[in-house]
Amino acid sequence: MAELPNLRSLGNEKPPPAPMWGRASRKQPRPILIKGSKRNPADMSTKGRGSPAGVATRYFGLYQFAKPILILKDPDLIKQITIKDFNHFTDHRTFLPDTEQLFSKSLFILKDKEVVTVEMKDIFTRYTSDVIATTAFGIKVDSLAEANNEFYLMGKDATDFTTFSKTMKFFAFFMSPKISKVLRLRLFSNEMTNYFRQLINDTIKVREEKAIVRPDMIHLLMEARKGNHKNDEDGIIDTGFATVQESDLGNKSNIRVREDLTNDDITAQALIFFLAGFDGVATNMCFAAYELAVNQDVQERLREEVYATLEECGGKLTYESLLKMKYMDMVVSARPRKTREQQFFRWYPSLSYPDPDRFDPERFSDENKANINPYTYMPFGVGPRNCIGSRFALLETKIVFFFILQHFQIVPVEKTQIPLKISRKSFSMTAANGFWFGLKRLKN
Ligand code: HEM
Repeated sequence: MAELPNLRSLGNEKPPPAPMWGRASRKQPRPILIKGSKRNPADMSTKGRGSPAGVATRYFGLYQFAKPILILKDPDLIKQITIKDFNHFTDHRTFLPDTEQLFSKSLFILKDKEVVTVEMKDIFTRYTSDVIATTAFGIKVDSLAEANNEFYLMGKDATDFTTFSKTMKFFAFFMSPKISKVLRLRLFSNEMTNYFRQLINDTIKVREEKAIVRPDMIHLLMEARKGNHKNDEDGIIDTGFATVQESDLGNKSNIRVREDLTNDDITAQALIFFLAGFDGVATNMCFAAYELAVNQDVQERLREEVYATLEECGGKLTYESLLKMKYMDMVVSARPRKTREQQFFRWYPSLSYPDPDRFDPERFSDENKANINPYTYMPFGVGPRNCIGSRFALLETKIVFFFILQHFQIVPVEKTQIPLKISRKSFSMTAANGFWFGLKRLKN
């Protein structure tokens, strides 16, 4: 027995009129039919429920005193509601008063929470790890479903610079690479490097043996090794304001066949994704989530663009339609200055335009962005040694917010720290008390 749900999910526009149970109803009981029901009338008795003889009902309604109740009869509907559409029918009926304190805490009474509180850094690092797994290492991993999968744990360990020993080693490398070499200091364990090396070796072997082609970085590097790789010179579309133009060095005339590219070289390139694109991209997403949580007007406007884009592309997001989203680009371009990694690389400020701490997507509107001096806005660096992953990082950021905003509202909760406090313990930029937000499921 289920409490009367929103019947739209059953494909029926009108709620069924209800026969009586308990108090007298003013409505006349009428048979309830679902379009296309081809059930054998003999399978389901409708007797005594207000249906004419011989007409099968898949469900019917009644009143339990003032409460409308829906009774399901069709096993397929029961399966649909209890299993497939569980997300819409999560709760048991409430019949114990709140005063029954112990019972009201029991599993039976537990209600689907409107808002779930999540630590977004954990969620985003799992997401960026899965993205690296598929694009750089050529394997499929689901780190949200399999929380302790080896790939994620290895990557997390490799990029965890919160431990004292790693922080000290990092400083040692910075202060004196020569002494670090003499002392044979290493940031990455043998176990970790061997794990990734083995992964790449196995993948390349299987692909060569079975002639598997998968559009990912391993494929591109294997092609480069055969001298088949071509640079994308045509058809490059605008990938967003913040992206940097990769250097031309290595393109065109000076391209050469890299048959000397070893499996270890390929592993090293894949590992770059971990070092540069795992924690950093996730952190960037966390700061963006924070800004969206505390600037609900920006979030709402972005969600409207998400819905409009979905409508435009018939419900299935495409690469081109994602990149056409102007407001999305404005929001992800408006990176808070806190995420200034490149001071670490090159010692110049990444954002030095006026009032850089103010989160203001309007700065990046078509009318305003021309006013930005390019050398005051360098989230991905400048010159030939700029970031090779800017398109990649922005793309995965846009994708994640597209789908989050389609289904959820990001809201501040009790644990959200406003304003955010930056951790002093970690070498890499992160929030002192985590990035806690509420995700409120939208009814769409
Ligand atoms: C939000 C994410 C990211 C930010 C903010 C970022 C930022 C930067 C910055 C500031 C530099 C130094 C540029 C310079 O010295 O002028 C850099 C270099 C680099 N980044 Fe990124 N990056 C991000 C994501 C990625 C990703 C996903 C990859 C993976 C492919 C990546 C790969 C690299 C590499 C390989 C370099 C060194 C390039 C060279 O020395 O030629 N980055 N990045």
